[in-house]
Amino acid sequence: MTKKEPLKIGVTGGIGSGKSTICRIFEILGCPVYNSDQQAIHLIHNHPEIIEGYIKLFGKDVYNDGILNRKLVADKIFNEKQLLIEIQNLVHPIVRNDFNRWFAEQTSAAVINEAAILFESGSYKQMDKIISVIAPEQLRIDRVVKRDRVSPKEVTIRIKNQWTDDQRIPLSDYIIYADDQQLVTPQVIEIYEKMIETFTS
Ligand SMILES: CC(C)(COP(=O)(O)OP(=O)(O)OC[C@H]1O[C@@H](n2cnc3c(N)ncnc32)[C@H](O)[C@@H]1O)[C@@H](O)C(=O)NCCC(=O)NCCS
Ligand SMILES: Nc1ncnc2c1ncn2[C@@H]1O[C@H](COP(=O)(O)OP(=O)(O)OP(=O)(O)O)[C@@H](O)[C@H]1O
Repeated sequence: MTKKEPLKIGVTGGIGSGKSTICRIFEILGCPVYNSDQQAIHLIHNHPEIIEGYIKLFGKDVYNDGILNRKLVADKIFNEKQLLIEIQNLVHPIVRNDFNRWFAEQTSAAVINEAAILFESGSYKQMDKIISVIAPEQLRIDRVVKRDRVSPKEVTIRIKNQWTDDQRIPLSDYIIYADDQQLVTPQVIEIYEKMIETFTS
């Protein structure tokens, strides 16, 4: 009998919603996590095709000793839609292939693809189940300002380039509320048990 492929769970939500925090709980439950945003940054520093594309679009000074000037890129792409589209067309297919390579090596019952822009990139179509993480916008801005020492304006401009919760909710199988009212751990455990139960039965 051939073994079932792991269940692919997408975890998405706007910037600062609490995705990575929730994914750490999934990891404790034995569910490996592919962090798309982190892997994208790794690939932007190491993948020859992406490096060539970033230099072509932003000039050779976009890398200093091989380190990306993230602020320069963010200031440009989040203020110029066409440039953002070009960057995404370059980066997203490479990240998707990288996820597929990683997925082929997994042997657990379920795996997570954590991605802020899972819907926007179209990668949600590859997932078996999708969880959206929701928190009020002002709380998300406050969290990111504190975490990354950036201005509220820098966070808001990214939010403007992402889907809203109203767009995400109808396409999601589960919602986790990561506001300051509800505990996330019981929500994660309940959803995980439900998903694994239906998957293995
Ligand atoms: C602009 C860059 C240099 C900013 O780097 P920085 O270290 O500040 O942010 P990081 O990459 O860690 O992302 C932090 C958050 O920004 C938001 N964000 C990043 N890329 C995007 C995007 N294309 N659209 C909307 N929001 C985005 C997400 O909420 C993400 O969680 C970098 O994010 C980038 O090159 N992005 C374009 C490639 C991409 O789309 N990556 C993300 C998914 S694969
Ligand atoms: N439920 C919560 N209660 C209180 N603080 C939280 C909660 N969830 C996350 N945080 C804090 O908010 C900040 C953002 O959380 P996290 O990094 O998990 O968000 P994210 O959605 O992964 O963000 P990004 O899209 O920027 O990668 C972190 O400093 C984290 O410690």
